[in-house]
Amino acid sequence: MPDLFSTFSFPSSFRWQDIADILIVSFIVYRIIILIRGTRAVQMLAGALVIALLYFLSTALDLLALQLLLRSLLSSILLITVIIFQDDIRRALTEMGKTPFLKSSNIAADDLTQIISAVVSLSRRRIGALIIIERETGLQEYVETGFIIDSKLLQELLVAIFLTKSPLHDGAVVIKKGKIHSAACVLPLSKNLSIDKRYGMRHRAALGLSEMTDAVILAVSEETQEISVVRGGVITPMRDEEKLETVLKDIFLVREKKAPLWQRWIKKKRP
Ligand SMILES: Nc1ncnc2c1ncn2[C@@H]1O[C@H](COP(=O)(O)OP(=O)(O)OP(=O)(O)O)[C@@H](O)[C@H]1O
Repeated sequence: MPDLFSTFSFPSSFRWQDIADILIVSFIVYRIIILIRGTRAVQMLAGALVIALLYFLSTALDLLALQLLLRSLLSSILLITVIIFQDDIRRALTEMGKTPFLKSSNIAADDLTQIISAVVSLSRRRIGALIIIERETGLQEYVETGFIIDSKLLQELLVAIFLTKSPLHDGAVVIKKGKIHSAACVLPLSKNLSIDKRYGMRHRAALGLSEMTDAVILAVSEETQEISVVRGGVITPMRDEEKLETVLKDIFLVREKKAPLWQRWIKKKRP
């Protein structure tokens, strides 16, 4: 039986680079586990491990036909993985490319108020709507499917776009940098099979975009009047206007940081 571990040898002395190397690899493996946890990638990884194990066994036991079959399967596994997980890989790379320095406060409080008022008004009138608030991930490929508006963010205009008689009511509105950037945009539908059956195409489209980007999407149901905040592959129905306001402010407005204790103490001492 060939020595399977003969290729691995431990260095006689440990260098600081080895420690850094181990830490970096551990961090990458940890991030990959976090990213794939709870997804179908876990089952696929388990399947690939079983194939790899069988391959090692077939090599050890000299089972030539099985070895040949498994080798050809293992050599194309990278390609198969990329094809099956193209959406997940895209999401993971987007996630990695995000800079921790760019805060999500890319929308002013007044603009948020306009959006909330519009969404509440649309819901009261039983008008379906889909409003996307762009964040760090660019949405150009979806914007190109619609019409550029590039206008001031006003609740009246938002409501008017979604009126059934409006030529732009079908599809989604994109809010970008505090402006109504485009309308009638077509979004990718989610392939999630476990989505609640009561949701139709509008919500599937919102979910699809949220799975691929960091955008925050507001969906108003024409049927139930329910307002939902969709992001990160999750649809969260809003109980009432207050809840909607709290959730959106939490996402977009950076709360004022409390001053450190010593600063507050100095302030207090001052006359
Ligand atoms: N891929 C898509 N991209 C953007 N908007 C879409 C897409 N698919 C459907 N829509 C919008 O959703 C509307 C249809 O919604 P549908 O009734 O199927 O969804 P729903 O989730 O059940 O919403 P509602 O509760 O309002 O009925 C379309 O008129 C269109 O405006």
